[in-house]
Amino acid sequence: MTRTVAVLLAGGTGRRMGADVPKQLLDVAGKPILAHTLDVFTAARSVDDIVVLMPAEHVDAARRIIDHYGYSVRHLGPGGATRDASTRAALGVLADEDPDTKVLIHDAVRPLVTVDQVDACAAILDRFDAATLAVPTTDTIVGVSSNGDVDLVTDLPDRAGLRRVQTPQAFRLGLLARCHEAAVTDTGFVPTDDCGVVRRYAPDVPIAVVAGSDDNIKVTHPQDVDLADRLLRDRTL
Ligand SMILES: Nc1ccn([C@@H]2O[C@H](COP(=O)(O)OP(=O)(O)OP(=O)(O)O)[C@@H](O)[C@H]2O)c(=O)n1
Ligand SMILES: C[C@](O)(CO)[C@H](O)COP(=O)(O)O
Repeated sequence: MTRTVAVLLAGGTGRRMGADVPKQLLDVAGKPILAHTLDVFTAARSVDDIVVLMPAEHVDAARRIIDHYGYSVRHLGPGGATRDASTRAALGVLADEDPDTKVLIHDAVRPLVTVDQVDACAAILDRFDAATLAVPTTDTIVGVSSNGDVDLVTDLPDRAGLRRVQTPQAFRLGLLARCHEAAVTDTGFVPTDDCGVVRRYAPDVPIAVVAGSDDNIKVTHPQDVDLADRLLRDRTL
């Protein structure tokens, strides 16, 4: 039976949040954001193992959270200096696994992901080797280019064909590892997500879209904390 490993990327420092600790450690709706996210992945029937990456100096804090709530975590360790380096740290942990293993890469600071979304991302890998959660955009999106002190609109893509990408992103382990291995020496390439890495190094591999939700916010800026608090208090797993 193919196993499914969830990778919770929590290796960031939360520069945009500007808090004293990385935002994944902030208490929101009664417990740390990391704990809310672990609740979801612990409840998801499709998930066999959980891997958590933290900034090296905050691994102990995450260990205390995991022990306090009694989560079963296969590996907790340091991530990397960038998001993609943290993904690669996880891939190092999984180096001896079957290449068919399903890997769900998730921003630990998206605590409002649902169990059904996690399970749907794992399930779609029975039909595709790569997938991402995404939502339609209700705003019009434009392309711009800089014209000195002001940006000018240069492109108006049809928004029916656009999606806002969320996580989890789901991949067969062999595919993801191969693409990240190629990306590591590509110094000019700064990926913002793992789908970007796969798209660049395996452009022929279709990436399926799984329906996300507007509630699945990435807690990024200080104003996101109140919204996350409200949404987390209202949710049932
Ligand atoms: N070196 C890094 C950088 C980011 N992440 C994780 O990737 C997700 C991306 O969210 P983001 O908002 O970019 O997190 P930060 O990098 O912490 O935020 P900022 O960019 O504001 O510093 C987060 O769960 C974050 O912890 C990671 O695992 N390792
Ligand atoms: C992975 C991601 O959450 C998809 O929307 C996003 O690209 C992360 O961006 P960030 O700037 O690293 O927060």
